Amino acid sequence: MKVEFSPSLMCMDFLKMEEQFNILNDKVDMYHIDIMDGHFCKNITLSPDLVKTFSKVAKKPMDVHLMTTNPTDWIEKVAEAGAEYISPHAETINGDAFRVMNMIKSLGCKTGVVLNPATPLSYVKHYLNRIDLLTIMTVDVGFAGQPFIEEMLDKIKEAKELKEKYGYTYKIQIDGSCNPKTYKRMYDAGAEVLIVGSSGLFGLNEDLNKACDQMFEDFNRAIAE
Ligand SMILES: O=C(CO)[C@@H](O)[C@H](O)[C@H](O)COP(=O)(O)O
Ligand SMILES: [Co+2]
Repeated sequence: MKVEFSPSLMCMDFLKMEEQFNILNDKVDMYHIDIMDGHFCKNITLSPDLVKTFSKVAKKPMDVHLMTTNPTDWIEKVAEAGAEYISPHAETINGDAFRVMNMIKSLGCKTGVVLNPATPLSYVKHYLNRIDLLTIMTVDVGFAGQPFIEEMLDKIKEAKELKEKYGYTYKIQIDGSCNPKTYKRMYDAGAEVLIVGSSGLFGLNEDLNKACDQMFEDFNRAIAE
């Protein structure tokens, strides 16, 4: 099974933004963009305006991870800015999940949903059939560089089992601490897209070309073990 890589852009070096996109465009499959509102989680990171700036240089689809209490305030803005996937948190859309999924589709985007580590998969079971990208958080939201929560491996396995059993079409994406220490366990459990941030990519080498080569080497070595 081919695994896709999606760099988490909040971890990039913003002093070298365009240069970093030029390197990543040929090597990775997607881009992951964290938008936080300082309310749903205790941090503030990227923004719809930055998604628009990224769209001028990004040659791979952008997935926007909305860590915001009111995702419907942001969905149109990030769609206009060029997002291909829009991924709100399940915890923020329980009252209007079906309307939100329809809204994302009507804007021409693909539907995503993200689960906090403490949220079970059963919480989204009634709309799993409408989702293109299912993101399982393996750290609590808000920050890069946190330790992997290994209890999440069972959730990844369950997502894979349900996908096979019911023929769902979502991709299983993992967000948080995807790196050489976790690649094999995530891969064996059923991960299909790995979000690589500080520990898997940007923190490996000052030279992003070398960091990328190292990331693929690390992954291939890990899964061959
Ligand atoms: O949504 C988030 C955090 O709320 C993530 O996308 C992080 O940007 C990513 O986890 C960083 O990667 P690591 O530092 O964990 O390797
Ligand atoms: Co994220």
